[in-house]
Amino acid sequence: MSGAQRLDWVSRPVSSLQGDVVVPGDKSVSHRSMMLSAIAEGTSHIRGFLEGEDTRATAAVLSQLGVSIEAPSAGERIVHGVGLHGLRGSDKSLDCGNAGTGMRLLTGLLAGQSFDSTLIGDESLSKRPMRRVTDPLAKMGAQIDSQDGLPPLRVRGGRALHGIRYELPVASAQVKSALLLAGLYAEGSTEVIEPHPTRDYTERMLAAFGWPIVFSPGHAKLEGGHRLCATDVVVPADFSSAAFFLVAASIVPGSTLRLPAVGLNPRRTGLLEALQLMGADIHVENRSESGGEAVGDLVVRYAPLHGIELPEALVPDMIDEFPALFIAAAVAKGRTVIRGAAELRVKESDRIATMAAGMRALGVRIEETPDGAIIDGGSIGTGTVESHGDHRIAMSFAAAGLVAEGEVTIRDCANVATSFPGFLELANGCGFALSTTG
Ligand SMILES: O=C(O)C1=C[C@@H](OP(=O)(O)O)[C@@H](O)[C@H](O)C1
Ligand SMILES: C=C(OP(=O)(O)O)C(=O)O
Repeated sequence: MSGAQRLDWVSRPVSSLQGDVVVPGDKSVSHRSMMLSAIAEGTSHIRGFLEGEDTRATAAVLSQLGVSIEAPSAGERIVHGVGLHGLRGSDKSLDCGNAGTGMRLLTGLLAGQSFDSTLIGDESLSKRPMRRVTDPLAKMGAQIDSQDGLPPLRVRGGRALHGIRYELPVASAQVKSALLLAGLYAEGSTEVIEPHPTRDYTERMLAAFGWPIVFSPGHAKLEGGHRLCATDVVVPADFSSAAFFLVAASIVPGSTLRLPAVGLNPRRTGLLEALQLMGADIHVENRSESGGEAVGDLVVRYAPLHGIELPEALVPDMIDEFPALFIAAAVAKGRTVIRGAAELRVKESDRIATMAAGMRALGVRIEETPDGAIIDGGSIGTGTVESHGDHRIAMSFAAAGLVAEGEVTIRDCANVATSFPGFLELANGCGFALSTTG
């Protein structure tokens, strides 16, 4: 995967950002659309599929398991579903690349198959905790072997699964989704209760594919023994990718950007609220619905930001947007306090530590806490930061460079292709001064 190849970026200060920025398809929706189409009966047409390494890895795993997938054009997939019991085992390992979502959801899906599978990932994914899915799946009757709860995961087939009622210890859409996917193959009902509601794409998409499911924020319940019927999926633009541009235009004086047709599922838009609390000028135009999801154009104009105490209730709704928020806080007047975000420590990198180290290297005053950070806004200096191969860290520091005192060099940016292929070109198209080195 891209992590093997070293790529550094240099981001330079600019005078303003202008224009329309069309960000690629949503990563969460793309993973799920591929998985459900694969085990549905009939042919599903996916439009807006994210051409990122994470979601392509999921598609590659499913073709390895015998699903025929056509890619007539970029962002388009025609998936010939094999039905709930039509996947075929593979002798080779199934490579999820950098994708926590891919590995955790596929673990749930594969726990109900008749064959054994081995799921592997890249260096970063191989360090991410999997007991959060393997423990509850074991309660459902699955057998998944690993060393110390880390990938590779050996998922044993031929187990009779039974439904459980599970209260998630940590808010996680990935864990919830893994259990619901295993629940398709289980006898009886599978019920998931979350401490805070998380993104509900799995629930909504299961319903769209015709599986009876009851769900409300923080709760989902389904029974095994039904069938999925192929359907067409339109993937909205990814709010998490839009996030870098929301922050960038908010901090560069004189900027105005329009981000058309971005997915606005309320479980994803916490950053919008957080930035508005900080004084950002962002509004939504042309609200509509696409593929059952709320979408709208985001219009963002520069506005002076001030620090806030981030309401903890927003954390799950912006779990991937913290690196971007940290940059907004570094520029804002006064102090920003972030709490209740310990999950950031087990993402593609430890995002609290990685952001704190990078911001300190640029002269920003930041204190790390176990579950967040305290950031005293002011100016951003010049220097070199390590992204630790974490796509969201790399793109966040690219935004920081726009208002830095000089150049910001960002090391190890190849993994941006996991979630946002074409970021560099899109960013430069609206006024970033971002170049590659090496
Ligand atoms: O379900 C999903 O698609 C995702 C859930 C979140 O992870 P957690 O479930 O670990 O919070 C998020 O960080 C990830 O990028 C995508
Ligand atoms: C955490 C992320 O993804 P994943 O868990 O799928 O690797 C992310 O995209 O920020």
